[in-house]
Amino acid sequence: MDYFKNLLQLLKVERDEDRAQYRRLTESTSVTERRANGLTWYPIAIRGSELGRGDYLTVEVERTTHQDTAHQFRVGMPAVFFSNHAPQTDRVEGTIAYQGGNRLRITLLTDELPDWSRDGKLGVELLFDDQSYEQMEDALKQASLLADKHESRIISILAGEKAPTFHPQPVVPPLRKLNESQQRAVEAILAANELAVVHGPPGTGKTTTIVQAVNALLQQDHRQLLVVAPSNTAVDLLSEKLHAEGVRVVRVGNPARVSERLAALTLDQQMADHRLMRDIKKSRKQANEFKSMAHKYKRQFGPSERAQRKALFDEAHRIMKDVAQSEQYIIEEVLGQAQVITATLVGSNNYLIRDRRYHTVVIDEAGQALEPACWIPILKAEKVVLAGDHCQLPPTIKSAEAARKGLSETLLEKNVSLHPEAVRLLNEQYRMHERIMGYSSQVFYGGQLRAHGSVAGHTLQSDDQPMLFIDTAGCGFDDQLDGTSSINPDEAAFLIRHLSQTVAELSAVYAPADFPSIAVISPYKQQLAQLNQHLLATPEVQPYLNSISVNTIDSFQGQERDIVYISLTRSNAAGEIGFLADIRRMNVAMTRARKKLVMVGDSATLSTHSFYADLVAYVQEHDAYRSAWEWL
Ligand SMILES: Nc1ncnc2c1ncn2[C@@H]1O[C@H](COP(=O)(O)OP(=O)(O)OP(=O)(O)O)[C@@H](O)[C@H]1O
Repeated sequence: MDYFKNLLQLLKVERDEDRAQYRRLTESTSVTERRANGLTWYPIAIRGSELGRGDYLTVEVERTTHQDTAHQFRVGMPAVFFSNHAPQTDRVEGTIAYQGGNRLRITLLTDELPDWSRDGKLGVELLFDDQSYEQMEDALKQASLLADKHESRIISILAGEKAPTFHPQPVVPPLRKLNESQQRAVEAILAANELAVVHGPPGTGKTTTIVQAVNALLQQDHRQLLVVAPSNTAVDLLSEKLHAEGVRVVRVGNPARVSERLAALTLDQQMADHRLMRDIKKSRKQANEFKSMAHKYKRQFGPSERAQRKALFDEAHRIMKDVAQSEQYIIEEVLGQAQVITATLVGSNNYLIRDRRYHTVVIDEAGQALEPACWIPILKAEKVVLAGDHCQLPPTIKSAEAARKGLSETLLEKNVSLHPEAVRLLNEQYRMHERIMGYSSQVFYGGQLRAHGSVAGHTLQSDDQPMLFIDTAGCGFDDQLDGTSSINPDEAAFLIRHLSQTVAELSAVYAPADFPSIAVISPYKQQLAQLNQHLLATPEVQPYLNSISVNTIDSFQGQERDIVYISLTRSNAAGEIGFLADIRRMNVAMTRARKKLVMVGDSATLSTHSFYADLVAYVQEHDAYRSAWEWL
């Protein structure tokens, strides 16, 4: 089918660009530069190691210098453990199993620490993730074959050739905890034969809805479900919430976060807790003893020693074969008893579960999922539930060409337009003051969003303004280019001064323990450096730094704070607004705030785009417009 051939082509372009970018970052031969690029930890110290399933050694390491250098290590990425004495030969490949603070664990493709690891100069470096691309390509090829044979209804529907069908609405008693739109969404999920879409704008309880829907599906037919999301963090959250509702969950893959509750849900931990595991441990120990006894025979030995040595090795191998078999039995039992298996999109092809089939797969955060990755779990099911918000930011695409030709368009977005009858909008949000929500609702959600009574009027202080747009037009705060990123030093200085006044006012009202949480966000990475610099140079805010986070809009997607300051940064005579022109970015930015949103920007520059011109009109209408001159 052309649909999949086209996707395959786009994915190839993306893979090539991704690899090229990776090469540019790593081609430098100096470990110092690669470390600065965030791809290498060097030097590191070994803090521990243990043998795990399949006799792979997991090594825990800590970086001992350059601890503040930003890095790109994430759970699940392929990496290499190396010695800088001979980096070409002294190296073992593996996978990042855990990352937190300055420690990480890497599972190596070996069962013992190499000798060279005792001589220092050790490091860990990320490898290009070819495997994920291969999994995605395989899925697309398989989908293409099935589509050509017209063998799969779900494929024809998702690719827009057929319409989804629904069975007569089952009677669902109102579910505890759900509002009306959430209840309608669960009903649609139950009634769908192939496809249901939950459109969840910010703060509308998408996760809550999915958890209840999973429960209802389990009651409907008791069939095991696959629940997936693009990121480990989202999978962790879902796993915990499902567990809290009494669902038997097995989390496959490595959690991004360490918590005991979450660890208890992982396949590894559930295997470790299995009654047969004690026997396995004993057998493993026995096999290791046989192996080390065999190793004790020295080089010059006669036929009888040789025979003994061989017997010991044979026995060790036999035991290890039994161990592998028992482990397989345990895996099947643990997985078989699960009501829900959770994993990332690519993780749903983890070798332990890759051949499993499910009636229904639920894809959360589908608005941030690369379409080819979605096809990996979809091919394992007959029915798909997509949940997410296509009005927020899509996944990042590295290749501008692939993005332009459609790779940044998500399966969620496509199916919202293809099959509106399958879509249910969650229309009640539990985060924002209604004034903060209003403009986003008007532009992105057809004016249908409502604020729940508990948040509709909440403010920091009784007479506080929940929203402000502070206009810097005419102040001469011009933006500049810093490398490839825009910055606006004057705007940053102004914003932090305003923030410090807000903090001073609030410190008179709030005790330090329940001080409101604050985010300062900007579309531009380099602008963050400006903001941080002023923040650190302002004595009044120092006691509150723990409550203040500074980051890009993109990295804040999915989070919320009581107070959000947006540094819009762009201010120039040409009216250039760069990637503020992707208004979904601004939707994300504005909807992070619970009680107070302060936008600082130049209306003259921004209003070249109708979204911002209308925003200025909205704030004027609600007495939320101020000129920066008031504070100058
Ligand atoms: N029916 C409901 N009644 C009361 N509170 C609710 C309801 N549904 C959701 N909430 C509350 O709204 C908040 C957001 O819920 P949840 O975590 O499910 O949202 P989400 O949609 O996944 O989040 P996001 O908007 O970041 O995607 C939570 O604090 C939750 O307790």
